[in-house]
Amino acid sequence: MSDTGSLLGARKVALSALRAIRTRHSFANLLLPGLLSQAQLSARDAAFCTDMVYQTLRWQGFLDALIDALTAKKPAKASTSGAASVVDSTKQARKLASLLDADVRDILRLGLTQLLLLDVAAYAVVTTSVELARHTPHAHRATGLINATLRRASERSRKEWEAILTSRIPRSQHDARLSVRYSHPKWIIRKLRESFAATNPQMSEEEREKQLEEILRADNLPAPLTLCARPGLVAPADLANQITDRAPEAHVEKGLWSPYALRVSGIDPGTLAAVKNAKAGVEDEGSQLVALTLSAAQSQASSDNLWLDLCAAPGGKTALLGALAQLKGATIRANEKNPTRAKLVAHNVAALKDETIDAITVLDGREYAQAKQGQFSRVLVDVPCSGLGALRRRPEARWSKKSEEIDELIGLQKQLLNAAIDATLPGGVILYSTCSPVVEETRAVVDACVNSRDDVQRLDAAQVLSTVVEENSLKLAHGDVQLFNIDTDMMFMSLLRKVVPQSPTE
Ligand SMILES: C[S@@+](CC[C@H](N)C(=O)[O-])C[C@H]1O[C@@H](n2cnc3c(N)ncnc32)[C@H](O)[C@@H]1O
Repeated sequence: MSDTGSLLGARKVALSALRAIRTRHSFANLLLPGLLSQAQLSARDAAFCTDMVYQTLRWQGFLDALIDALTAKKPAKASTSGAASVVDSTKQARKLASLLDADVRDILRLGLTQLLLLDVAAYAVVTTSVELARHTPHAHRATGLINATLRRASERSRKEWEAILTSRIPRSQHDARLSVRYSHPKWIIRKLRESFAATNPQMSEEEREKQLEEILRADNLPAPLTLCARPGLVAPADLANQITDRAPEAHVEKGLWSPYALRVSGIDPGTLAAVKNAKAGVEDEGSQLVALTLSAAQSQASSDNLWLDLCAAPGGKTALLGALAQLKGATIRANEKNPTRAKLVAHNVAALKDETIDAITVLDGREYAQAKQGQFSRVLVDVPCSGLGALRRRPEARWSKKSEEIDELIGLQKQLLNAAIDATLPGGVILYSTCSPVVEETRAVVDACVNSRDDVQRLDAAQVLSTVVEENSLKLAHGDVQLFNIDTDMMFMSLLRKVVPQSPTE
């Protein structure tokens, strides 16, 4: 694919990206563009570097299992001097641990990614990886280890290594096998399984396990690039023409469900006029369906002209909801706690008329709703969540997230949903959504709120969604919606209505 010299630059950038993500908890999608432009790589090298980083991060669990297997020493043979062999193996383990410091592991991960996932020729991978290792603190020892490990790894394909690694794990440890095969932490596999079972109780366990593997597999693929042609601002056909005018080789097709979605490839969407002036935006179809469902729900509020997006940034849903509000002559307010992120909302809604988006506030949604009780006919509360339904977009996220973080989020999610209900007019509708399928963050939050107050009822979100999707191939049941379709983020949505108080009969 590449010769060794010309692409060392791409590999150096990839290595420093991995180091920054590991040590400074940077996000790959935010970090890489800056590093790439600083390094002034060609478009081809930049694409190669991005592929290396994303694939290495996604496959880190598998790659580490392979590195551990390839660098493990056989236990020392039993000898007459048992004590000495223990000392030897402890020394060996220490030596190995020092060799395998974090930088060396990153170089090995990158090398294995090139060999097993990107089909780069072994000689190029070994030579450039050894070259990278020359700049590490233990270069003289690290280069030998890297050379030997990568040469051994190159003797088999990823599938063959996968079979070898999983065959060493007892069949009884099913999740440990899945964890290596699909490179996901075990706790995430368990959370996805729980949610899939709660969403598909009618399915056999065997079928559910099969589907779970499809979901895990899809997490390791790049997310499709989807645009939303915001209604009333640009028609999907006009947006498609803009794309093919700008990049005749680009591929454009209609979305699968949202009437405003276009799936595209072969173009940088940031170069399109419609995206620059916010008539269209990059938005996953699952997210589009959230805004469409809230707009299609029946509000029974005394008026339907003031809508709210309580946790709005970066504002993809605000923009679609705002465009739909504008078509109905309604006004939308957006609120976001984080001031930097609130600026992204302002950009996203720039094509709406001033009277449609009358305010973007920067407040804690819980306090905002306190001050604005019972004012809005439609409220979207798209809460901060673990994001386990969008792992494709944040390749490092599966390793940096901890299950304890979910426990911390649940309290905030309940408070924000309660605040959203408080802010709603009697008869108005509330849509609670997450890009996480985790039961504790989704159904359980809504259950707790609905059970703790008598002024709200659950509606059939699936039924409302079925009225807006292009063709009902989403296999929707009834009630809350949990998307598990591998073509969208795994959005959850629950639709509620604020009850109209009964007037006293006497
Ligand atoms: C899932 S994101 C929203 C995504 C957005 N709806 C979109 O589609 O572009 C959740 C947002 O809630 C914000 N947030 C976190 N805590 C908040 C709070 N207490 N009040 C309001 N917003 C909050 C986060 O900063 C984040 O921008």
